[in-house]
Amino acid sequence: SGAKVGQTEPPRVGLSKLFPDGVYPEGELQEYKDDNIWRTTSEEKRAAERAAMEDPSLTYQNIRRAAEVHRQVRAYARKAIRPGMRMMEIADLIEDGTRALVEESGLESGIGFPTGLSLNNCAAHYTPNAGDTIVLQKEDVLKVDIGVHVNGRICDSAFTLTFEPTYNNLLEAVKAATNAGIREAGIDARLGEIGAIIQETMESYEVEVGGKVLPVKSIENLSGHTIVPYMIHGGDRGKSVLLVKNNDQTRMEEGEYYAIETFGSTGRGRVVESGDCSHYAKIYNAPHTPLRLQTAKSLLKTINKHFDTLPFCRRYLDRLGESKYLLALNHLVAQGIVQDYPPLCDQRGAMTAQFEHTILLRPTVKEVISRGNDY
Ligand SMILES: O=S(=O)(c1cccs1)N(Cc1ccc(F)cc1)Cc1ncn[nH]1
Ligand SMILES: [Mn+2]
Ligand SMILES: [Mn+2]
Ligand SMILES: [Mn+2]
Repeated sequence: SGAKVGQTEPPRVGLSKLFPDGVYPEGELQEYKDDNIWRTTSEEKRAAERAAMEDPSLTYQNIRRAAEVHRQVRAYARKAIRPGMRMMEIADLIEDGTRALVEESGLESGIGFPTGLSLNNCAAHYTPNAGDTIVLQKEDVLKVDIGVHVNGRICDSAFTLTFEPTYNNLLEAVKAATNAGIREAGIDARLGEIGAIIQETMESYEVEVGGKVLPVKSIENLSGHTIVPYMIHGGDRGKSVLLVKNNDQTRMEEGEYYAIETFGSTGRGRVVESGDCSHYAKIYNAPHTPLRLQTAKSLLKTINKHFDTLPFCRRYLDRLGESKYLLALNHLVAQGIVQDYPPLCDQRGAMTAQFEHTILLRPTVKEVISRGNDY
């Protein structure tokens, strides 16, 4: 029928039903600045872009489909996440939506990486493991970091949720810093220059908590990063975008995908690995050392089959029927075959916030692919 099929609540209608022609919404466009302004009207660059549009592997439709799934899932998450919910419930709520809308299918489309749900002084890489009984509190500052991929093109975007106004200025600082970083990004932009702009924006804010005025600090050992198919941090040739002033003269290049993410903190402005690990990913050019531990060999087979180099978490192994895998998993980490990504936390009592978007440096224009009307 010609009837317009709409999204349900909770979201369960696959996007190919909402976009039958396979054309997904373009993100926010920002023209390149200064000595790259010529790209906006360059015939040569327009031709390069048309070629990229048509190339099935490069096609922009994959990443735009992932971004539209991201927008629809996060819109529901922002409405449905409430204090009193267990972290496990929140993770399932988001991941059930993602799997349904992206129409999960093996390694062709699915969750891009474990749903980050880091709380308070923890900034990144926390998601509940089985048995986690943590309940969201109304004073909490929750970073929701959602990954969606289509044919390995990963949309990596995150926002921060609060349920009372205490840390509003912290969230404003981080949102402003991320948008400043996105504006500064572009073909030929130097990574060190972007870091300086991010830090300058972030640290022009302060937060008043319990009568004390706290400066907002850029977290100096977290960063934005390049994204390549099936590899969330661009593999061993990946580039990082620091959040503080630095002298990295490396430049951004045409055709690169970046996750531009910033983190602000009322604490030290530095994170350390803390708590049980949940996030893991097979290392790209991992050594093919012969594994003698049978359980490690069979776990690696499961990882290769279901994740390849996409990050995964223990809950994803549980749902595949793996059990008693911890020794094997730790063995794969010790052998340098799998990388562990433990939660990254600032000091106790600190509060951290995050905003993140995925951008694409097209030949003629910068596209903020994951931009929505929410952030
Ligand atoms: O901190 S990172 O490891 C990194 C930053 C620069 C080079 S590698 N990381 C990549 C990542 C690692 C594991 C995941 F499960 C998902 C992503 C950034 C990030 N985490 C969440 N969103 N974005
Ligand atoms: Mn992220
Ligand atoms: Mn990221
Ligand atoms: Mn480690």
